[in-house]
Amino acid sequence: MGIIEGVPAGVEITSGQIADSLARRRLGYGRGARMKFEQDVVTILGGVRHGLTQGGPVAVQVANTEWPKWEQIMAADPVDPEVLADQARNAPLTRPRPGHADFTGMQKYGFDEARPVLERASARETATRVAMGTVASQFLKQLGIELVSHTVSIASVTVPEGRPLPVPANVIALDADPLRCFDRETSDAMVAEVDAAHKEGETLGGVVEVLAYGLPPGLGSYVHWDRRLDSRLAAALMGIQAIKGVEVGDGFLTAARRGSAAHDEIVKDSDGKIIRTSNRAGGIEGGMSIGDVLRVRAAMKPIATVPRALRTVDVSTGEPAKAHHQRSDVCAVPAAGVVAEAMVALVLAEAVTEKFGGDSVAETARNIKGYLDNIPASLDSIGQ
Ligand SMILES: Cc1cc2nc3c(=O)[nH]c(=O)nc-3n(C[C@H](O)[C@H](O)[C@H](O)COP(=O)(O)O)c2cc1C
Ligand SMILES: C=C(O[C@@H]1CC(C(=O)O)=C[C@@H](OP(=O)(O)O)[C@H]1O)C(=O)O
Repeated sequence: MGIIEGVPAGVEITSGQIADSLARRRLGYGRGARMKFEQDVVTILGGVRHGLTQGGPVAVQVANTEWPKWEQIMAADPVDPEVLADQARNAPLTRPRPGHADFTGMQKYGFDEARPVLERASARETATRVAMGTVASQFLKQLGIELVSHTVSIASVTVPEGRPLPVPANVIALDADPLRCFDRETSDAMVAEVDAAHKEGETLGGVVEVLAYGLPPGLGSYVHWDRRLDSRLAAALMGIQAIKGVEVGDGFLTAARRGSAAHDEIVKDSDGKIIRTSNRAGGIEGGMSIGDVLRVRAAMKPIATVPRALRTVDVSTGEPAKAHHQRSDVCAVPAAGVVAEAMVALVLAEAVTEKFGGDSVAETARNIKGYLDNIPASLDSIGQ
């Protein structure tokens, strides 16, 4: 269950829209069996009336149709040990997986098996983030801010540099692609890469990108480390399970460039508006949105539950063993893209409400307009 506070009144949201977002998160070539049989059941518990937020916290429950099978194993109250002994899926998980939270989680809480760790560490939880992110995205959309997420690479198969960025009108096509990749040829190569990994008992990671169109300049802070837009986005993306790197704009590439080739020069266009000649910065300078397209990337490590199981120690015997493996995704990068989009939406919605306030979406929109109208003509730029 998730609760999102600070949502102005008047955001258009229905449980059907949230269910559609959750369906996008289940997409992606390489997802495991669990995604096929398990269903997300969405109930909006509060904060919305007749499809509109009311200004109070919005609470959403995402139930799981598989729960009845786990009701006894994960029961709050004690269960007859004889009943549990009959359940194969209750077997103690004593062979922790390298790369997952299993082993250190057992040390941290003093558990003798990994079940309580992996259930809480699971990226199943990202369903709630996507549900909450849908509310944030709807709010942003009503203000003219739209997000797009897509897959940039699966393992070493990468969209070639210089391809056009997908725009909001491309989202339906992106969701229809097996890997949520905007480049047809690269997508085909990615499918082949996933197939090969699957055959070899391997798992894969990759890189996703989130773009935000229509942001006004000035969100975030050029002072406080924890209010900078880039630091907040980095934390939100890094907080997704298995994300090991975050890049803003050209990020690591920029570090290898000389200054004259690293920044985005400021010039006047033929209409007298101030523009930047490029967007290497990815829409953020000095910790603030600049009014250009926001562009952030997140790198995901390969799934830890590797079918050709990795070496571990069986902590019940102390003997060398192979890590436990029931089932897993081969690759969850496309799903991670949808989760990353939700996290970016949540950060941007918070930054917008922080700067512009408003108890209703109409009031927030008026405040944004008033702010943009008051930027002096000598500073007239894109994003206004
Ligand atoms: C959408 C998504 C699906 C995932 N599916 C699996 C999976 O099927 N099996 C697995 O072992 N890890 C999976 N993971 C990754 C684990 O949650 C992650 O490896 C684990 O939390 C440890 O990563 P960390 O060191 O970054 O916390 C998935 C992650 C995401 C974001
Ligand atoms: C259930 C989801 O993802 C799960 C995330 C996950 C993990 O270890 O993070 C492991 C897998 O679960 P299991 O080990 O039970 O098969 C994924 O299916 C989901 O995304 O809804």
